[in-house]
Amino acid sequence: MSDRRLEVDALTKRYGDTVALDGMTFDVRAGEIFGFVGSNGAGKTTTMRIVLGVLAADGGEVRWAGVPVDHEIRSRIGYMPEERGLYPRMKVGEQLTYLARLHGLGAAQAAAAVAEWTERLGVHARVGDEVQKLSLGNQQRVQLAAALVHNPEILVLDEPFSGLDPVAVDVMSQVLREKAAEGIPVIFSSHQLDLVERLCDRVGIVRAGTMVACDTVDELRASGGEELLVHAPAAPEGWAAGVPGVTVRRQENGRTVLALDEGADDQTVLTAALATGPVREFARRRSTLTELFRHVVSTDTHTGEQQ
Ligand SMILES: Nc1ncnc2c1ncn2[C@@H]1O[C@H](COP(=O)(O)OP(=O)(O)OP(=O)(O)O)[C@@H](O)[C@H]1O
Repeated sequence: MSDRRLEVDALTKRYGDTVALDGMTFDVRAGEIFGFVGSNGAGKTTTMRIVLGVLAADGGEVRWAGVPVDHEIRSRIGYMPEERGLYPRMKVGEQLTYLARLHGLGAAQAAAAVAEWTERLGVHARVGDEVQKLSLGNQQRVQLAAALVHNPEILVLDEPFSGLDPVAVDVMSQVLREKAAEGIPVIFSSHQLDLVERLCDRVGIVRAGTMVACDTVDELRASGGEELLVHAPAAPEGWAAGVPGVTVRRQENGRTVLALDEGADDQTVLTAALATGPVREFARRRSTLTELFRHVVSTDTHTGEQQ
């Protein structure tokens, strides 16, 4: 089989004066879960809409297995739009059956797929109810069933985890893992970075319509360099400002997080911390994805300065 990758290549999109996408480029490989993260308005939804053909790009291209994505390929994508797309007054079962048939499944196949996914996602008891009578979380489960019911080759999910209870998060995570294990590329956007960190093989961080960091969670965390966490409850604000080789990232409730320059001596930091009073905790560690995200999205595009 040819190279089964979804390639998003140099997409550009403007809305009037607003630049929504500015050369958005990344790829998602078959069997991979790709987390698409970025601040509000960074361009995630716009990218996904273009992948699905709901929106036209001004420039750039989306390819699947080396071929520009067309209507036929799009019909094989399972999509969960941000604005959701279910008909509120239609019954859950009828709606899912309709969507499955629309994608070419026969009646028996469609019925089996609807039964499978409603069962799996815990909404089987609600197939006879109108969508609008379901709680938001259950509507979301139905929305995921709608994305899966036609056995898609690619999954593109816009904030599938928002508003889900922890049990539903686990079910959704498990389904995405299984789909990836079947060899499907799975891309989802989320602001829940702990979840992204746990679930994704690779993560892309978007800022102002551009991909600014894209790698495995481990590599991204390593790229953030090493940090020192110092818990010195009596330390005054700015105690570490003059310590050589460190940059203060945060100071909160007596806890200071410092970035260490290459070759900087952490013992100098410890001495400075002890000079302020007791030190309860002193640890070297790598940044979490959340910290790295904050750092990356708050760095000015043109100057590289922190905003
Ligand atoms: N229909 C539209 N008309 C005008 N501007 C738009 C429209 N849709 C999106 N934008 C703008 O394009 C930019 C990218 O928006 P987009 O919805 O893609 O971001 P996002 O990363 O999905 O954000 P969020 O995390 O808040 O969902 C923003 O500046 C947004 O205001």
